[in-house]
Amino acid sequence: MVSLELRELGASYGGREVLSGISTPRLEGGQVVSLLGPNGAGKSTLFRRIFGILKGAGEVRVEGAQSARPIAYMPQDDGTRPALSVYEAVLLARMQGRRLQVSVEDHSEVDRVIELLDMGPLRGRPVGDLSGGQRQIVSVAQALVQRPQIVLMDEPTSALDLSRQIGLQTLMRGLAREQGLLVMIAQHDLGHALRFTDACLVIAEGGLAACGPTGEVITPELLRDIFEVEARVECCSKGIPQLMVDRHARHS
Ligand SMILES: Nc1ncnc2c1ncn2[C@@H]1O[C@H](COP(=O)(O)OP(=O)(O)OP(=O)(O)O)[C@@H](O)[C@H]1O
Repeated sequence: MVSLELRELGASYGGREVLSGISTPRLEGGQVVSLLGPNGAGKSTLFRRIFGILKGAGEVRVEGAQSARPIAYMPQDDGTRPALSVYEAVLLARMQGRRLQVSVEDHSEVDRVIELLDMGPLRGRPVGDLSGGQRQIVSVAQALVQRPQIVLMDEPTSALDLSRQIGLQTLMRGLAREQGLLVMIAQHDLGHALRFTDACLVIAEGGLAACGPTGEVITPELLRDIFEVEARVECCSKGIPQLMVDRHARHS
């Protein structure tokens, strides 16, 4: 089983330190981990640092990797060329880091992911013609087609309708359970975090403010101190944890 551990991780932009001293326990495959924190806290920066496109202090320790590229990263803003068709965009993501000789397996992997994400009707459409939500699903496909063991998803449901938000969160949890993937999702929806993710990391003021099982970490105190809302978690009649927000912590 794959695992990821962060040791004293730091990151800077042009000499300005954004993150420092981020250490985690070993995060095992088979689970979904939320990355939470206010705007500008450093969630995307932490993903860039883990993925290796941003250098900095500390160590990203991956164990149990079965390939040279076990991590896939779905950024918040995808840089896909708009003229490519959806099929081509997903195929190109599949070919990352390899010479451009497309195999039968590459094509069937693209077909598999397109079917998995219900993207059949989009496959021939230019990426530039798609809606924001449709483009976001293409980005998910571009990450999954790489068959990663660890997938870092930066706000993957922010542009999706409610049905697709729930569908994608459910799908990712299923993939984690069935295939031993470690899924990390940066998100602002704490309700989704509570409902769908096993553990969470909370980033604030350039460091790790909390880390542990999501239901234990998201307390009224944390919601007030980090997210500036008076709120609590209650289970509904179906036993699903729900975030109940009473009011803003400062503006009444
Ligand atoms: N390319 C960059 N160059 C310089 N500073 C950057 C760059 N990208 C991000 N920052 C800064 O780093 C800090 C963390 O930004 P980051 O995008 O990681 O936050 P975030 O938690 O993902 O925010 P959000 O929830 O708004 O997406 C912010 O102060 C931001 O202004």
